[in-house]
Amino acid sequence: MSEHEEYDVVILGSGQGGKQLAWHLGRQGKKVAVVERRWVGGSCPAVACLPSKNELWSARIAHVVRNASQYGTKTSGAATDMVKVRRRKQDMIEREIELHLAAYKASGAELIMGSGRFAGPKLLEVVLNDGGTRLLSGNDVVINVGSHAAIPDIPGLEAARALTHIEALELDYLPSHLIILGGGYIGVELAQAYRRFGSRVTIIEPGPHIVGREDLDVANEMSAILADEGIDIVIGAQPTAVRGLSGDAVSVTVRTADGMHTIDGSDLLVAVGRIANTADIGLDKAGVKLDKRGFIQVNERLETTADGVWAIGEAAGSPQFTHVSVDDFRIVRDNMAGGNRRTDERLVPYVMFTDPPLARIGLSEAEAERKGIPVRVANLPMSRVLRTMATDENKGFMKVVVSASDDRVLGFTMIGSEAGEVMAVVQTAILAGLPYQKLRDAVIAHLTIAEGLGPLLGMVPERN
Ligand SMILES: Cc1cc2nc3c(=O)[nH]c(=O)nc-3n(C[C@H](O)[C@H](O)[C@H](O)COP(=O)(O)OP(=O)(O)OC[C@H]3O[C@@H](n4cnc5c(N)ncnc54)[C@H](O)[C@@H]3O)c2cc1C
Ligand SMILES: NC(=O)c1ccc[n+]([C@@H]2O[C@H](COP(=O)([O-])OP(=O)(O)OC[C@H]3O[C@@H](n4cnc5c(N)ncnc54)[C@H](O)[C@@H]3O)[C@@H](O)[C@H]2O)c1
Repeated sequence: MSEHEEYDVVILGSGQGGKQLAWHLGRQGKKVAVVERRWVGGSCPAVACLPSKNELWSARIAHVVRNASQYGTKTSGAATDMVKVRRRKQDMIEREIELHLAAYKASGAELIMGSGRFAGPKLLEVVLNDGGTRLLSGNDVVINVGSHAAIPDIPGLEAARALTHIEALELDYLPSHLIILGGGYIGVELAQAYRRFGSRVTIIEPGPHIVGREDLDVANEMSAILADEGIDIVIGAQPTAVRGLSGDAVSVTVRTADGMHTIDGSDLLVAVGRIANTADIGLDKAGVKLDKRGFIQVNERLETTADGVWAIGEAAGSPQFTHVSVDDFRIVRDNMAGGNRRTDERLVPYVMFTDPPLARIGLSEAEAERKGIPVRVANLPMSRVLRTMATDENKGFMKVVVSASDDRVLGFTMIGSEAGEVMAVVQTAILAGLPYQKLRDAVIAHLTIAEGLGPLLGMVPERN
């Protein structure tokens, strides 16, 4: 074991918030180390957000080319070269790694490639990837170790060597029939991508509908869009057994309300949620407690149960998005400096990058109902947004939830082209506390998608 080295701050895991914190503190002249076992910039640029959006974009191009004749462009069909799709994605990752290494260098923060675990309070032992170990202590320690794909306990699943998102984004062949367990974020995004590349795709979802956290009308619209592209969706289906080998031939038996069914495919992807990377990192030695689901217990200031130890991102149970991990960084940065920023005061938007995308900020209609909040709701089909007359991108709708007792916008959901960008407009109005009429009466440029906000908000029922 090497000598114990002292740092101002040691960060375990180069996650999305942790690396920002390291660069910020490094630039301030603090002695900072980040311990990362595998991905220089954490999972988002290496195996999650950016690589998936990169491949989704390739799939969108295939879709546009396949449908080009609708817009007056003649093509002689579209075929996908998965080797090239993967290469393009890999090139982007390599550029990302260079950018990250340059940011570490410029900030003065030290990146240590190795696996870290607590050896005592605020003391980390690192098994270096290049051999040897180091012992690091920090005045403050920040845990940003992320999560990994959950693999459900289904007979035969382990032996089938199913893909997770990591392997799915590394495929250099096209599965003839990709079966996907889980109709959530990863399942739905990759289902559409692989369908557009040319695979047959089946989603198996045990819940009553896909995109389970959304209102039923939203889920039904997304299902219809996916079904229209030829994706099979089996809902209310609990997988009970898997046989065969992913990449060769694989079959999944499901229990549904009308009995047992078997679905045969070539490849199997598991996307049923995440497990925090908190096992085997010595948290008991550091006095850091976990909650019942295995996430690190933190308060609203992102302090763990151990003095001087903070946690951010997915491992801390924060909503599973990069922008949330980055906001966790801002909270820890300010609280370390004596401030008092909290996680419970923030509004978290998200976008599912299907085509068209699904975006939401604030309350859904069902959440308002569950919480007993009286609301007024308005819907506008995308076919009523003038821009879609020109683009034919007329699938989906906008939906707004407005308080019944005053005129605040409480939530906005949209499936439709540019949904994420339009949502940011509504987010700004919510943050500014604007009555919905201000946005309704704003002059919004013709012929944008955001122009649809005027007619949408014009349909909000009058307050009683
Ligand atoms: C396929 C996919 C697509 C996604 N797309 C989006 C998207 O479009 N938009 C969005 O906002 N979010 C998206 N997400 C979610 C997003 O990737 C995460 O929420 C985000 O990366 C935040 O993670 P984090 O900061 O908690 O940690 P991560 O970014 O996961 O980083 C944790 C790091 O800790 C390292 N680590 C773990 N244990 C140790 C240890 N003991 N020693 C050393 N290092 C360790 C890991 O190797 C990893 O690099 C996606 C996720 C997936 C899986
Ligand atoms: N665009 C984005 O921002 C984006 C993209 C991908 C992932 N993510 C993040 O990553 C997280 C994880 O994604 P995910 O898709 O793994 O999880 P998820 O929670 O979004 O969806 C998991 C789905 O799997 C289903 N399921 C549970 N057990 C199952 C089983 N045994 N068999 C079949 N289905 C089962 C659930 O009912 C649910 O619909 C997301 O919640 C999201 O926060 C974000």
